[in-house]
Amino acid sequence: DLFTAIADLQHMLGAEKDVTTVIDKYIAAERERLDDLRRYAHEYVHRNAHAEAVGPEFVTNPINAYLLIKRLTSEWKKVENIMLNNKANTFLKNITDNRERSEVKFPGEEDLSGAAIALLRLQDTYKLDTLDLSNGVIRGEKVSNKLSGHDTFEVGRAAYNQKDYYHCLMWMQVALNKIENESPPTVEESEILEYLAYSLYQQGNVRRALSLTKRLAKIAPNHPRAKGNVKWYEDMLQGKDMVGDLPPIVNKRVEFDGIVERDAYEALCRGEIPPVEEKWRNKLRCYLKRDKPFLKIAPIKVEILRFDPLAVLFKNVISDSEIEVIKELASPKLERATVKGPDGTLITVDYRIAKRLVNWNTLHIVSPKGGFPKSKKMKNKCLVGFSAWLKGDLDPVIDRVNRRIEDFTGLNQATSEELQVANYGLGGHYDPHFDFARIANYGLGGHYEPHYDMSLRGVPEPYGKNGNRIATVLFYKEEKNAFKTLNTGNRIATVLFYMSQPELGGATVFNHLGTAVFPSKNDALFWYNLRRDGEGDLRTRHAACPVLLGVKWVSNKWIHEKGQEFTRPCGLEEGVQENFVGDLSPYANDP
Ligand SMILES: O=C(O)CCC(=O)C(=O)O
Ligand SMILES: [Fe+2]
Repeated sequence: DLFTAIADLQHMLGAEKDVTTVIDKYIAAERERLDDLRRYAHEYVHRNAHAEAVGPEFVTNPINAYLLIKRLTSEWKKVENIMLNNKANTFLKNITDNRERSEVKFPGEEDLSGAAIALLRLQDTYKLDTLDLSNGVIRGEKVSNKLSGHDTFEVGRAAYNQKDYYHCLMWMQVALNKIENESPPTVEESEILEYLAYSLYQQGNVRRALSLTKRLAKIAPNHPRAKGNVKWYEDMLQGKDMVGDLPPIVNKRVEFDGIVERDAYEALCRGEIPPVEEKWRNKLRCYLKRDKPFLKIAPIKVEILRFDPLAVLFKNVISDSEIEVIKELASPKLERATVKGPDGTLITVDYRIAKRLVNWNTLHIVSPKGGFPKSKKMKNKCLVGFSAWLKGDLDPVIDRVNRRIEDFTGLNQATSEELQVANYGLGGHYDPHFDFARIANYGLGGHYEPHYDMSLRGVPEPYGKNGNRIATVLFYKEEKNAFKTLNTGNRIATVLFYMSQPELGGATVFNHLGTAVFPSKNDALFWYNLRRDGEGDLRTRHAACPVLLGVKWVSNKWIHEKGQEFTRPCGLEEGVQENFVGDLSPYANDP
């Protein structure tokens, strides 16, 4: 299972506190036992001294003889028992039983490597320096304790286990620096050297790998692999390039790790791309939405974030107390997030961060009867977070929020999906995807390689000088099957309530549009997923950036096509776009 829902981490903190109490109790019990033992030892010394003082005739006294023998037999048994009666097992069992009773999920090796991989993801996305990060410094601010040499080494090892030599190299170098200032070192230098050498070799620097392995063989002459590795690297070099300075370390990040949009996506997450395109800058604005009788009294503030396709932020549409209720209702239900499969059933995405390769389109793959295809690609996760679905009748607050959505979007809620609540913890994110249903009937193992549908603002143009692609038609014919059994049509629009404001990171980004929205609590982001002619708007591909610091809570509502025939009438022309939410005429004036 995935490491760390934030809620689990909080339980773990509680459990860690319990552990200290148990350890204290154990120490007290042990102290008592050892005191007992010491008492016996003193008695022995005392009696022995007395016997020695009496001299050799001591044992000629039958009573003394009897007592001596007794001390070395039945009394010795007692000593033996005290020595063997270490209470560790009882205490350990106690801890295990408590854990089981409290149902606190305890992390295992996999959780540790998962947490380490989350650090690496954050490091990449937010361009964090390894030494800074390992010293608990994020963007120049000290946010946590330092990692020790061993802590740092373990992060490198997690990378190594994923064949991620780029990160392994970076973290092992820092681990090596760290242990220089540790006495005693928290991890052996020889352990680090072996990983470091191998990563250097993988990153194309055989000579440095050899040099480090020679150092390893020198400081650990009995190392089981050092000598063999020296020979291995030497054979590889065949005596070539053996003179002169060692080549510099060039540690290049893997060019293609399954994420074509990576650079643009990450730049957006970092907020490096201006939030508004030049051409819209003067046209964007806020307005008060008053297009229903009661909205005349309490209008809703709308901030237009971009046009064509339109994205807006409805301000202050969910209150703090409603947020608290929703979080509370969702918390016990939060589990590995599910995604809606094309037939409307829920599919659990496999979260295991076993690979850094991510199949960006996992969401859109048809799961044949009998479950999700087991090809490697499909096993990669695309959503790291926890989610729960809340029915409208669960609580008056849910019902109220659902009705409010109808008020501010103007869209019929009869065919909407239930409110979904998501909680993103450490490094939690949602890789680029479309909310509308897309690809149908790829069959077993069918997949859709990551690709650009179009190029992005602010990143190199992948299609040269022939202009951008206007649309992708391929893969597009049978997609309407996707929510077929629901009989409500495709997901016409998305409402995303921001229920918290992570301290850093966690933006919602539209990768193809170059639009990034940083969560603002109490507001709701809204966009149409479908064009007015009913086709999926490929420009709406979006993602949730990893949370760098803090927790991100959102809840989203997917609104369907059926029932919107009058609330969002279709436009026959492909390019028809509204200027504001609820713009009924394709050529309407301002609200
Ligand atoms: O959490 C976010 O910012 C985006 C979530 C999202 O895209 C989704 O739930 O479909
Ligand atoms: Fe989405």
